[in-house]
Amino acid sequence: MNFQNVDIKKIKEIREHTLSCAPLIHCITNPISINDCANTVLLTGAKPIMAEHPDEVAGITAIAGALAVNLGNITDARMKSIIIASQAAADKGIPVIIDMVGITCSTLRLNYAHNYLERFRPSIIKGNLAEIKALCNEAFECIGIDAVGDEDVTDSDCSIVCSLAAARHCVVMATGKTDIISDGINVWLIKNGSPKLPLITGTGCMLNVLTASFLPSAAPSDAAVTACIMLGVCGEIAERTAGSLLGSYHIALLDSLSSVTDSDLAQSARVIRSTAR
Ligand SMILES: Nc1ncnc2c1ncn2[C@@H]1O[C@H](COP(=O)(O)OP(=O)(O)O)[C@@H](O)[C@H]1O
Ligand SMILES: Cc1ncsc1CCOP(=O)(O)O
Ligand SMILES: [Mg+2]
Repeated sequence: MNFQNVDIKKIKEIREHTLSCAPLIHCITNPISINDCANTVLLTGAKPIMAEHPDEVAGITAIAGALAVNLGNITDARMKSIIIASQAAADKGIPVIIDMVGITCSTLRLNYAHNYLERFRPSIIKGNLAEIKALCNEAFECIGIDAVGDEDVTDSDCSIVCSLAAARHCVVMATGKTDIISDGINVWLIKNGSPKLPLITGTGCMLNVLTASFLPSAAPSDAAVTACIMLGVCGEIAERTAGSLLGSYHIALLDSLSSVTDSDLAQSARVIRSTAR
């Protein structure tokens, strides 16, 4: 398989711009992984705020550089605050990423996701491949919030992701062993990562806020590609440093995210890009 050279100059610029501008990233996310999410934003140089009271989110989103929302462990308060914050983001042209956690196993969340997309146009729709397929009314395999199966992605998977991106005029990220990203025209396959990443809860949520951290500094597709490469390469580095212990792997992942260099990313990125239409 031939991997393309990544545009490391672009990745370097996005990371440096994030570090120097320190944008505020408003995250409305589940409590399971909220601490890892706040730390993930911080280690890019951006500043996290995890506010979710419906009466305060409009004002907080309005001063943020990006909004990251997540349907995991959804509550009444977060269902309301995601709508209010997304309206504030739309009014001010602030980029939004939405992580469709659990729409595979909850009709409440699936209906909410459909209604949300009728009302708002996020910069990025994100989920694991099963969640993206559920959104597209396609057959999927999952156990609760986790996609199952270790097969490689198919052309049909790429078409589903690309069609959703084209239909919703946004970027779509479908994660798994291979991450698929599309803007409706181009498709990027990111083949970095480690089988240990899905064994730590919240790594998908971390990818959501990592991508959001780059949104004030980059086009949505560049933010998505940069974040997937970075989490994937850091997952590989952590596997090498932590051995087989998953608790150590969790910490090693944060360590590698805080120390990975542009040249590590350039050397290890495994990206295939194609144009679908
Ligand atoms: N089998 C795997 N091998 C390598 N990396 C993986 C694997 N499964 C998931 N990942 C990576 O783990 C991160 C979280 O993805 P995923 O587990 O699909 O999300 P979620 O937690 O939302 O279900 C992504 O960076 C993805 O590339
Ligand atoms: C276990 C769990 N339950 C509801 S949200 C959540 C965390 C999901 O995290 P991720 O999808 O990023 O692994
Ligand atoms: Mg997960």
